[in-house]
Amino acid sequence: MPTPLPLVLASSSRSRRALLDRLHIPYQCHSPDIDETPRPGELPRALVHRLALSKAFAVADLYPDHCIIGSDQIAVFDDEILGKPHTPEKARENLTRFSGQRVTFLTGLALLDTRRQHHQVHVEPFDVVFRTLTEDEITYYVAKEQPLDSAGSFYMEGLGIALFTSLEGQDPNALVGLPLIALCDMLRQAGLNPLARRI
Ligand SMILES: Nc1nc2c(ncn2[C@@H]2O[C@H](COP(=O)(O)OP(=O)(O)OP(=O)(O)O)[C@@H](O)[C@H]2O)c(=O)[nH]1
Repeated sequence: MPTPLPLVLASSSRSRRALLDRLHIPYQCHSPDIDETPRPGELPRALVHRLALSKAFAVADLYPDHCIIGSDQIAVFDDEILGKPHTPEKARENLTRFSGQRVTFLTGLALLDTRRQHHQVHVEPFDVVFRTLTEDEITYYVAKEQPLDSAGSFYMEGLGIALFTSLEGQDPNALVGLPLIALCDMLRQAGLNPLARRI
């Protein structure tokens, strides 16, 4: 079995760091500085696939013999691609649109092995069904939790849970920002089994 390579998380997301910490594998963090603008006519799955891989490649030159994780997440609603709200007004607008609706979140995940020049990519959908929300509830929630750096304008692991009728998908961690079940599979294929003793 080849020697497992050191791990890098190409992300500035504190939520992704918290998720990766759960695997108890040592890693370094390096924020990728890429342009996340969708290309003209780019389909949602193709966008998150491309951006997850682009984030990993963005730091590849700095880590020649490593496994690098990149990820990107968008919300898809009414055939529109939605990213982070960045402002309370936009967060309230998003949640008003989501009220009573089903919203699909796509999370792209890439694992780049820069020694073997090999990469794995996975796109994981996760659906959120929202309650019918009142304007007061939306205003209260956005002021209380300020979910401005989350693609969905909520924090599922926080008070955001009060917004939902149901959550539907393979791995709720994908909604927070990393599909950990799929990541563990990728890591095992790269020789980094989270359940194996490390020297
Ligand atoms: N804590 C939390 N974060 C969420 C949730 N939903 C989405 N996010 C975060 O929303 C962000 C989606 O934006 P991205 O463009 O994929 O990632 P980013 O935050 O720019 O970070 P990079 O990995 O550096 O690109 C990620 O940081 C996710 O972790 C949630 O329910 N809870």
